[in-house]
Amino acid sequence: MSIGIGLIGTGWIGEQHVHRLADKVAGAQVVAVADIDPESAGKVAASVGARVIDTAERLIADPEVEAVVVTSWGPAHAEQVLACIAAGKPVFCEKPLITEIADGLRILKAEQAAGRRLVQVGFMRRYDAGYRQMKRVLDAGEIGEPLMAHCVHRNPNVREAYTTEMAAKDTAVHEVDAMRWLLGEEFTSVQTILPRKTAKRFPHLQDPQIFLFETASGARVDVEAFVNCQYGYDIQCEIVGEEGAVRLPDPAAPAVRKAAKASVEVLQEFGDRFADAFDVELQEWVDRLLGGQEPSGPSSWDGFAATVVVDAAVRSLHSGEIVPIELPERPEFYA
Ligand SMILES: NC(=O)C1=CN([C@@H]2O[C@H](COP(=O)(O)OP(=O)(O)OC[C@H]3O[C@@H](n4cnc5c(N)ncnc54)[C@H](O)[C@@H]3O)[C@@H](O)[C@H]2O)C=CC1
Ligand SMILES: O=C1[C@@H](O)[C@H](O)[C@@H](O)[C@H](O)[C@H]1O
Repeated sequence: MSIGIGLIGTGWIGEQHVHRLADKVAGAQVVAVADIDPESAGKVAASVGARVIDTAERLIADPEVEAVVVTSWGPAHAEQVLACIAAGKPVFCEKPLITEIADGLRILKAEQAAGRRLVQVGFMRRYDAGYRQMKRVLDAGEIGEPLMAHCVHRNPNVREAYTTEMAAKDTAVHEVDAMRWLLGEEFTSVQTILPRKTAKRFPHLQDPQIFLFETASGARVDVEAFVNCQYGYDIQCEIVGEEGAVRLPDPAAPAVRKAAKASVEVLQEFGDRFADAFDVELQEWVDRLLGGQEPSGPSSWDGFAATVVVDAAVRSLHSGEIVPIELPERPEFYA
């Protein structure tokens, strides 16, 4: 048994997900792709024997498409997700679910009106083996009540189109979701701190940035986003509790001892660092759909909440002030 999948947005991650779905995920068949760039869509479709459909709207309506993967640009996500909900089709949407808070409210309303969960958001850290180990330690109460978390998110470099606001919206948004999930509570305030800028990249970019969050229970979470660190793709996380601390393991890699040095390779790409997590994420999504179940991964509420948090971080970036984070009450539907 397999499910027919249509994918919108055949860029960097879209192409990777197409191959993942075609070659690795059991029970998935990529039947169609769409992109505003027909050349890109044609190339990716040909590589897996899928059809090209000229618009996202027509792809969503296509009878062979039973479920949709959205990997287009962030600002296009909301309308595409809303169209999937209107068509009653499950949709896996890469982060961010939304770029405007008002769109998040529309998605929450539409999904609740549909009466079942149709949306999953691509926060893949929840599927990473190391993060899952941390979650088990925390849920078992092994380190007692969490008091602090220290997170590091470093990319070797970014494209010129990357803007200062993207440090929160595109990069630290992963830590925002991971911390909401690991700690099981919401953020209540944020302050964005701007250290000295690296001279190693574009003058337009304020890089690095530090986000200081407070949670509802008073725990503090600091996140360093440094997207031109030069040396590699490096994700670190430590949560400190009343009785101990738990740290995210580095990806397994052999330690080489040579010429009076011991060294371990640092990965260069998020596609490599989280390859297994992306596989597990899409496999679990497909398994749930094939089993006739609603998705169990990050929901519309999680996508909405993460955007509310990073939106506040961007306001703090501009004002320098501590900005309160005001989330509406979580609907029972997303309990
Ligand atoms: N979970 C993760 O770690 C990652 C998530 N992402 C997310 O995936 C999304 C795509 O990122 P990339 O692949 O890096 O971008 P990209 O720019 O390489 O690809 C985006 C593609 O979407 C197409 N597109 C844009 N608007 C469209 C529309 N209205 N209809 C159809 N196609 C449209 C573009 O032509 C392009 O081919 C972003 O939201 C990004 O934040 C990207 C990288 C990693
Ligand atoms: O989602 C991602 C990118 O969009 C973002 O630009 C990078 O900073 C992140 O490391 C990556 O995981």
